[in-house]
Amino acid sequence: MRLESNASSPGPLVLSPQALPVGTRVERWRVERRIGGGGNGTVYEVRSRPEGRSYALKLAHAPDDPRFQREARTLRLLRHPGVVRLQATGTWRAGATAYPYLVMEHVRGRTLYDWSRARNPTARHVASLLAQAAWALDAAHRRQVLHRDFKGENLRVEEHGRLVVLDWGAGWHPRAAPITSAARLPPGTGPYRSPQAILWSMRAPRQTACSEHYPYTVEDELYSVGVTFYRLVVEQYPPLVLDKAHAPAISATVRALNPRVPEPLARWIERLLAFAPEARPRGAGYLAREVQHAQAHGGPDWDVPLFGWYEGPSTATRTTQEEDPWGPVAPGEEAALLQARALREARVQHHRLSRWLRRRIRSEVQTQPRTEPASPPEPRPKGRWMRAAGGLTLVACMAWGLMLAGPPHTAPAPSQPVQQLARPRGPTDTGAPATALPFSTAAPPWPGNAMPTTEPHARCIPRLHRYILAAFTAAHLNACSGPQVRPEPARCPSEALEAMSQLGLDLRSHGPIQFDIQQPDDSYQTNYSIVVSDGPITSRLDEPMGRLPANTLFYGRIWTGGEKIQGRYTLARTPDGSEYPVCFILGNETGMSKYRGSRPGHTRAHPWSNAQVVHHFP
Ligand SMILES: Nc1ncnc2c1ncn2[C@@H]1O[C@H](COP(=O)(O)OP(=O)(O)OP(=O)(O)O)[C@@H](O)[C@H]1O
Repeated sequence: MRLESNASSPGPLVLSPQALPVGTRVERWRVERRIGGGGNGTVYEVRSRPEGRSYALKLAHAPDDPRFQREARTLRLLRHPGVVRLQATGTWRAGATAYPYLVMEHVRGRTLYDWSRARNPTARHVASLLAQAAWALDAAHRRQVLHRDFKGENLRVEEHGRLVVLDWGAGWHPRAAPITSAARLPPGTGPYRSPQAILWSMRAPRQTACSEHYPYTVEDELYSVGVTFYRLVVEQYPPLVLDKAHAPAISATVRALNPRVPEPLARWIERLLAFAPEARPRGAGYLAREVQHAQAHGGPDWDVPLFGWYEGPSTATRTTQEEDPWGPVAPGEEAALLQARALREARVQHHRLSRWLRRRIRSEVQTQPRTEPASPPEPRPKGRWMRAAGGLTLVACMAWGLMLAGPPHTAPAPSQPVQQLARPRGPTDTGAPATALPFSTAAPPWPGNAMPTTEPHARCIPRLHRYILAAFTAAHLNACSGPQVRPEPARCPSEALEAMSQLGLDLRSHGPIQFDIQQPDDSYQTNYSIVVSDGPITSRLDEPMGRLPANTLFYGRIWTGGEKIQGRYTLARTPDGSEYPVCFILGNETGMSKYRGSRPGHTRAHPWSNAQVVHHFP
């Protein structure tokens, strides 16, 4: 619990909306417990007075947050058993400050991935959930509402198998008030974005005006359904394919990773993840009907649990083999409920997939912009020959870097090299004519996705500069870096310092990160280590830090040659697509511990770590 008070003039204590104590009255609602918190609000279980019924109350973190009114408007349009029901709205006053809140039905149960981990579903269960999710989206799409942040964390599954779609805060409909945001992609979560959205964001700075926003469609939403259910059945994110020619056979991959997934279910997931939007199902209702049909005709293989059961601690667990800063993990805790694959098998599988991904697929991670912090200026070589040699080396490095980056159509240039602190004010969508739901991305049909911003104007970095920066970065990161135990100390560039100060980050700021988003993020529960090697890394922030929300991605690089793993992050990308130059280190000043059994090029580490703000890379 956090209470805020003014130390210099002792006055009444002011409660923080993020930590209301049990018993707090929010108008006619009494707080029973905190359920969880997101980027914009904290959700409490409350009881109504005088009836005493249980509800979920989502309280805004920011005073007068307009997103809450927007979410309420969206929810009022929807009445469906698969969509969380809005009960009431109101404003909670803390001193002179007013925080909006929503009161919703209290959906019990667990989020989708947690539920799967606890219950070890069969294919029939999964198909039932897929159909329920599709019906809920179909109901929304019929009202011209798009969720835009569909993912397992926003789905709850109740005890008896009812699925409910939560968190419509990023939702859109023709009369939705515009979201104030600097981002040109709509709100959403990285791995759930469609190839079209990613490609658009990569090309946008070159091809479109700075004020344009990605026209999110039903097909984008269906793609995120595919990502969700792919992850549910194989416990990994699918490869992001940015080039139709390299699209892998998803259903074969699904069945290779988890042979217990029946072929028809794997094929539905494949269709949802089709590269071409027109190859995805014709709509959510169509998907729901077809999946129900397949489920009804499924044989006995549809009733087998999709995963092996947890077999208790083994020599593969950290409990008996490993020590790390997180301390020991209780062996076999909740073993009866824990669904897990055999640990060794899981490790082998996902390493195999990671290798395959790195070789075959140019994923978002591999094509993201990466910047190195500005190094202290090198002493200038004296004399004409020295200068000429230096120039030639730089050109060679750039050429080599460009070669490694590949041709533009397979490895597009970064969407925004670094500077995205300031954004243009986009057109508002109020008053835009209501349009039928689009099924093609060819003609951007919804001007309504434009999101005006209160932030200053963005700098669209000229194309040539972007190429040069990309080339130099690639050269610097890839071509010219010999084997290094740890990088040279470097100061944090001034634009990163400025960005971090605007984000409310200072030297005390640090937070938990999922170390490598290419590897499944349930590894903390299933208790195994991951293997990493020198080079680019993308980590995920697990809790909000300053103004960076949970699920912000950190892009950087790691060095594994020393006693500990060293890592630096120089770019943060929030779930709504905004990018900020930053300076974070992995772990602490000394780095991150390695696990025993590490060897050169094969460093084993904990799947979770910590990122910490620095003003100077040690
Ligand atoms: N109506 C509800 N009933 C039960 N739990 C809920 C309800 N609404 C939200 N929750 C839970 O509360 C937690 C926080 O929800 P919220 O929607 O604010 O966060 P989020 O989805 O993590 O964040 P963000 O809004 O930044 O995406 C989540 O665990 C969510 O499952």
